[in-house]
Amino acid sequence: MTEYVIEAEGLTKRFGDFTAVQGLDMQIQRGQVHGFLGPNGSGKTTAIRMMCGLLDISAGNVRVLGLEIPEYAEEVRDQVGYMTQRFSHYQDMTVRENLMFLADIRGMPRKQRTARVDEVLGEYNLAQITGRLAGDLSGGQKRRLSLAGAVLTQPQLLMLDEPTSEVDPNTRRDMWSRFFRLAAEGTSILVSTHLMDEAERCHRLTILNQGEKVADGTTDELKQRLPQSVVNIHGADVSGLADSLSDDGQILAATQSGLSLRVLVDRNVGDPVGYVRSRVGNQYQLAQIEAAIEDVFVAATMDTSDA
Ligand SMILES: Nc1ncnc2c1ncn2[C@@H]1O[C@H](COP(=O)(O)OP(=O)(O)OP(=O)(O)O)[C@@H](O)[C@H]1O
Repeated sequence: MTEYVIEAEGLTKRFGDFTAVQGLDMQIQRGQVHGFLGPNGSGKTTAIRMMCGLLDISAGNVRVLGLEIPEYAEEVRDQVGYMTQRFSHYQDMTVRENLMFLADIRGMPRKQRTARVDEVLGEYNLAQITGRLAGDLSGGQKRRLSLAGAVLTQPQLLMLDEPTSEVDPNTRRDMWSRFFRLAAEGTSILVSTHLMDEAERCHRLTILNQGEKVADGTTDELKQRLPQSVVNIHGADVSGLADSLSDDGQILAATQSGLSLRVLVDRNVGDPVGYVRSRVGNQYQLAQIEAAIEDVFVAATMDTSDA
């Protein structure tokens, strides 16, 4: 068995003149939860669809579970559990019917189907609504059904495209516990997210910006490599400061959170707190704080808009 469940080199996707993913190198280790981050339109879904064997590759190579795409795209599609960003189940079939149908087309032996479907219905908190039409489910219930569908055949590799969008905080926490349980049992998971607390929990992260990889590594590595120091400004009225600080060549970003402002100051500045103090005056409390993945994300994806 290979150590990596996904090995992509120079993975590229062009739609006409537009390049959605450019030269992506990416490796995902077996048994890890690997987070995929990037602003809207940065190419995460496009990359996932190529790695699932669902979208033609314009250039580059990708091996999934040791299988080269496109030669073995069909085998990859059969072996990977893919949870799409958009709901892809049949709206006019019930929750149970959808899962039974999926078990059938996934080639699950008839004898196992009912037991396995019952199992995932229970695990994903769908047992109370097995007879409800998929089209009538709430957003969070649809996400749970999609996730149940992705894990139905117990694939070695899951690719989850924003699995927790629209789910409530308890379900979200529950889903992440499941991801880690699955990973501990040997399942590898690529999961895209816009939520920084989810990103913080991943074993490794890859960050895309405008189709290109701009950072990857463990969360600790990414924080250590951040080319800025983080200074927290606390005070009654920090809202007006963000704009006035943004015209500074040494300050990359200033982001407000409640009564605080997180300021990213170039590492070359020897005394970042003193530097920010010189810009804002004495009426605020200032402290240098540890970098968070949110800071890494902001620094890696500055000056970008939806492509
Ligand atoms: N079939 C297509 N034809 C043309 N452009 C496309 C097509 N599919 C995706 N794109 C474009 O490729 C870019 C990347 O889209 P993609 O959905 O991969 O981004 P994403 O990172 O998943 O975004 P989000 O976080 O909003 O889900 C976008 O600009 C999108 O409009």
